Formats: sequence, C-alpha cells, structure tokens
Amino acid sequence: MDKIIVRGGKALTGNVKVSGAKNAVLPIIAASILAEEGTCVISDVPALDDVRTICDLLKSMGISLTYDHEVLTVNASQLTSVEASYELVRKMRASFLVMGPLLARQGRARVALPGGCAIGTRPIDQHLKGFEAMGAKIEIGQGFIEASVEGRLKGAKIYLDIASVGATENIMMAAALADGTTVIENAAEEPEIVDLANFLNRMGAKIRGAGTGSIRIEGVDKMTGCTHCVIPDRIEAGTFMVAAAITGGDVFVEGAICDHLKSVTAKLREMGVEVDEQENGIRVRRTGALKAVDLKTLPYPGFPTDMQSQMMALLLVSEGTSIVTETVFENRFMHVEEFRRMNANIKIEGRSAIVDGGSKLTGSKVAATDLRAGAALVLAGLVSDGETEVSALHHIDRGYVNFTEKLQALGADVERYVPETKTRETAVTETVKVSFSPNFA
Ligand SMILES: CC(=O)N[C@H]1[C@@H](OP(=O)(O)OP(=O)(O)OC[C@H]2O[C@@H](n3ccc(=O)[nH]c3=O)[C@H](O)[C@@H]2O)O[C@H](CO)[C@@H](O)[C@@H]1O
Ligand SMILES: C=C(OP(=O)(O)O)C(=O)O
Repeated sequence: MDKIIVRGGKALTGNVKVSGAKNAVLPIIAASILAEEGTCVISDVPALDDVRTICDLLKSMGISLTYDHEVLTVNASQLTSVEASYELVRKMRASFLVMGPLLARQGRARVALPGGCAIGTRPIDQHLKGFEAMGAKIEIGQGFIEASVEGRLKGAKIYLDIASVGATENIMMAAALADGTTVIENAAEEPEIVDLANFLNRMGAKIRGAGTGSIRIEGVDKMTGCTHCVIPDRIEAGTFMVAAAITGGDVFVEGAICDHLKSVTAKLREMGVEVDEQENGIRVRRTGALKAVDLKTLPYPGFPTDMQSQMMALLLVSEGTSIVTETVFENRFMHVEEFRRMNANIKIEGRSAIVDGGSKLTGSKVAATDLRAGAALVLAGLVSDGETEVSALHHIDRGYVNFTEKLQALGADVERYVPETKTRETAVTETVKVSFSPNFA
C-alpha cells in the first residue's frame, strides 16, 4: 500500500508550477463527445487518475484518444456506445457529465447512477430536471439512468434550485446541440464553467453569460473539433499557498490566476499571511504568527469547499479559536477524526467545526478520507512533531499531479513509499499512455 511519509519542521521555499485544473478538464473531455467531426486537441491536461478514468470511459464508447506531454487528442467521430458503466461512474462521479453530450448528440444515454460518496449524498436531480425541461424522458432502473428524446432536445428556460456546478455543465453541454435557445438561471459561476463554455464555443457552440448566474445557449446543428488549453487548477494553487503559510515559508505559486483565488487570498491575509498577487502567479510568505479566523464555504466566488480541509490544517496552528462552516456538502468533515489523531482539538456542531489553534500537532498514522482531506493531512504533517504517515493515497492521486515531488522541490521532508520499485510519477504516466495506446494505431 502506497503511503506518504512526512517529517515536520521545514519551511517551504521556491517555485511550484500549477497543473491544469481537474475540475475544468473533466467536463471538457466529456464535451469533446459533441464533436461529430474533427479532433479536439486539449493541452495542459494533468496526468491524474480522474483524467484516466474519464478517458477510459470515452474509450469504452469507441472514441479514439491519445495522450502525450499533457496534450490529449480526442476524436469522437466514431461513437459506438451511449453507455457509462457502473465501474467507471462509481470510481468518479464526474463520469455523469457524459450524459448531456450523449443525449444531445445521439438522443439517448444510459449512465450508471453515481450514488453518494464520502462528502455527502450528492443527488443529480438538477441535472435531470434540466434534461426533462429540454424534452428528454428519464427512466431509472437496475442502477442506471436512461435518458432519451424523440428527435433533438429543445431549448428551454431552466431555473436551478441550487447553483450546481455539475448540473450547469451537463445542461450547458446538452443545450449546445439543442433546437432553439436555453437559458440557465441560478447557474454556477465557477471559473471551470467559463473554461468549459470557451471550449464549447471553440467547437462551434453559441454560449453567452458563462461566469454569471444567467447563461444563454443558442443551439447549433453541429459541433466540430478544436484546440484548447485548460486553465490552471485554483485548488491545487490554493493548497500550495496554504503549504507556504503553514510552514512559515516563502513560495511562488506559478501560473495561479489571482482572480480565481480572491476568497482564499482574502482569508490568508486576514490570518496575517503576506500574499503578493503577480501577473504570472502568486507569492505567499509568512513570518509572524497566524490569527484565527472564521470561514464559511460557499459557491464561487465564495470560499471553495475544496479548500476547506486545507484551511482547517492552517487554523490548527493559528492563535485562537476559529469556526469553519461547511454549507456546500452536508458531510465534509471526515478529516476531523484524522486530524484528532494528530492531537488536534476540533469539535463539530452541526455544519460547523470549532477549531482550537492551541494544540501542538504530533505525527501519526492517518488516512485520506477524500481528495482534499488527503492533501490537508500532508499539510498538517509538514508542521507536526515527528513523522506522519498518510495512507489511502488513491484519493490524492485523483486530483494532484506529483504532489510529493512538488513538495520535495520546495524543501519539504516528504516521500512516497511505493511497495514496488517504480516511482508513482512513472506509474501514472505509463498507465495513461498504455491505456490510450491502442487508439494510436
Ligand atoms: C468534478 C467537479 O467539478 N467537482 C466539483 C463540483 O462537484 P459537483 O458538480 O458534484 O458539485 P455541485 O455544485 O453539483 O454540488 C453542490 C451541492 O449541490 C447539491 N446538488 C447538486 C446537484 C444536484 O442535482 N442536486 C443537488 O442537490 C450537491 O449534493 C451539493 O451539496 O463542484 C463542487 C462544489 O464546488 C466541488 O466540490 C467539486 O470539486
Ligand atoms: C470533491 C472533489 O471532486 P469530485 O467532485 O470529483 O468528487 C474535489 O475536487 O475536491
């Protein structure tokens, strides 16, 4: 079993380059299904397990893919299946994002029910409500959702009850090839939605308003391949910003887009961290003590839920008591139990965690409970007394490229224990290549 071993006490310094955004690239790869002709050439595609999963899914539908040096090419002209298997949807909920494109292009899709996960039940009612409003018939049975439409989907006015990221993306993709105009109200405003809309527009779609609460999509008859470069990952960037702050270091997070990280920057500054926003990245330094602050997760541009556990690690070493309120997911405090193993004093009251910054963290054996929790435990390990051993790394591998190597380059005393002789980096890159190679022929 792979483990990350961290020995605390080193202040991180230097430069770290942010990879392409997981949450942008997954819907973008799903959207490439819409291209009846031509090839999508997508660059800055991170070599993540989640990327491999969505590529495996597209491959299972007869789509050709190649991956080399972070460039993914997708040719979806030969689409032979409209089904997403339980095995692939269970591995990664974002697999459900193929439903909109399949339904729009083929008039039919059969996708395994995504189910809940460690951070909550995560229903998909808003996605389905959108498809139904566009004329689709939805049937649920034998663990699958089957959607079908006579002819083409029809443009509709859709008001989302929750500004869901996934529902906004799925409906936007479906509407791109629908008959007539679709308006999504109370749409999610995340930067990843804007990146997806830019990609779709390059494929020939007509989308306006992405990044606001009202998105207007005029359906087109056909979409084709295009080239696109994925935006930098704001959550990976935020994680390294916290790594600099927690260790009292000085790190330049190269490629981070300041605009995407305003809520994180504001919180760090409130805590006494120096954040210097530059054109090509963000420099984060900390010399003094950290102040306790309260924070509440919210949809963008509010504080991201995907940064909640990393910030909790930082609050554990600040002076005073902080209240962290999670409003996006109903069960995203699983990491609290793991932090407690490291001597943290945290109390949960409903949707809030009361974090006492007073205790000295001690190294311990802990397990990642979700992707961000895994990163947060490593961050806590960087300032703990002694050695921390983080297991269940499959969570971290879903969303961080070369996490250990990037931390090592900043001077962290951290290593990945891999039972075999291969390093993780080689393993991921090789698997991704091997996985796609049959389509090279
Ligand atoms: C691959 C990807 O981009 N994942 C991100 C995406 O997830 P995801 O797209 O799943 O998140 P949503 O914005 O859809 O979920 C937000 C909330 O809405 C609820 N909900 C959602 C859809 C629906 O039909 N009904 C419903 O009730 C969810 O259970 C959750 O409580 O946005 C989340 C919120 O920023 C991030 O944490 C995830 O990293
Ligand atoms: C929750 C996350 O991702 P997903 O929606 O893919 O589970 C995340 O990136 O922190």
